[in-house]
Amino acid sequence: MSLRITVLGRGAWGGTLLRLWERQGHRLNSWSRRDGGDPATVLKDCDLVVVAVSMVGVAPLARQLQDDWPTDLPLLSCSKGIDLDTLCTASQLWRRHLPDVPLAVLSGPNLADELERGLPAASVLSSQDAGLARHLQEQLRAPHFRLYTNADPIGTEAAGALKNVIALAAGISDGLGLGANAKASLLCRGLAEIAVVLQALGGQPSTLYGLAGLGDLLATANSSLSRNYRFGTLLAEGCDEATALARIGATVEGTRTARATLALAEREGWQLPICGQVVRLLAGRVTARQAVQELMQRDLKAEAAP
Ligand SMILES: NC(=O)C1=CN([C@@H]2O[C@H](COP(=O)(O)OP(=O)(O)OC[C@H]3O[C@@H](n4cnc5c(N)ncnc54)[C@H](OP(=O)(O)O)[C@@H]3O)[C@@H](O)[C@H]2O)C=CC1
Ligand SMILES: O=C(CO)COP(=O)(O)O
Repeated sequence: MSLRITVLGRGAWGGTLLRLWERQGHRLNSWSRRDGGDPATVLKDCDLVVVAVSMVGVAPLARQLQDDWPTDLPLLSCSKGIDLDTLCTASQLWRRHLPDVPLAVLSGPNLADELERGLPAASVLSSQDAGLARHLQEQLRAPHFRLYTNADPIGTEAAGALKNVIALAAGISDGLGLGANAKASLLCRGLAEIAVVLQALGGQPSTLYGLAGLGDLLATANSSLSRNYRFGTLLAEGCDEATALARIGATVEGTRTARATLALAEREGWQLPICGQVVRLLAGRVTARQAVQELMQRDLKAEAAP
């Protein structure tokens, strides 16, 4: 069965998904901010809306569409991050504006360039509506895009958001030439910080070790295709945030997510030392080397403590 799919956001990820599903025989339509006009016009006559805009675009888009969204039209959210104004994930933002629509999340180790080249990848379709997750799994899979399901959208999104902060830190570590021991230690301690957020937001611990958690962390923290990783290497070279962002020239979700997560941590009393040092570095309060030194000189802890 072919679906009529509308993609909102034709950046790197939206464009890749659009071409992938078009090749699978689905009928695609799209809207992107650069097109101008009213995005509500593309909600008509479709079976699924896939949202692949940057996190910063989710809240305005949700506000714009809330009065025109048909209640039974499913939404698949692909944005990875924590919104700086509301401290919400993308699906939490969509839920505020569209409380009743069928909702699912797509997240996993999915560097757009690799999928575009036809290389194999897997991902997770997550929804509390098991029937919707299974339906989308069946419809949206492709020979080189294997889909799994889970019932933990918040855990899946928390993992997908936070891995960008740790991937950014991994870029700093590699950019400074700190070696394999430092990188492995950083990823392990980073995973512990992701666990704190994921569990506090109500996610399931098993999601941390799945495709959207450890899977995406490994892909993003080890590939120069990742914009967050590359951004980290630029910080290590001494670039400030604005210069590094200009050199990447595309979405780098880790910066706003780091700030939003730290705000959550301060409100809730969580310990997130790596995330904290990333924010201090972005604010120009420490150099990359000082941030590493401060992490190494923290009070000694049991491994289970963050
Ligand atoms: N690239 C990847 O490998 C993957 C990315 N993702 C996630 O997908 C999301 C999009 O990333 P990606 O496509 O790579 O980023 P790009 O920078 O390539 O594109 C950003 C997209 O967001 C849109 N956008 C930005 N701000 C707004 C706004 N205020 N209102 C409406 N639309 C806006 C842009 O519209 P326009 O260009 O028309 O102005 C464009 O469609 C991110 O959350 C990212 O983490 C998830 C998996 C893989
Ligand atoms: O989320 C991604 C891969 O899964 C894309 O990572 P970047 O946004 O760092 O390029």
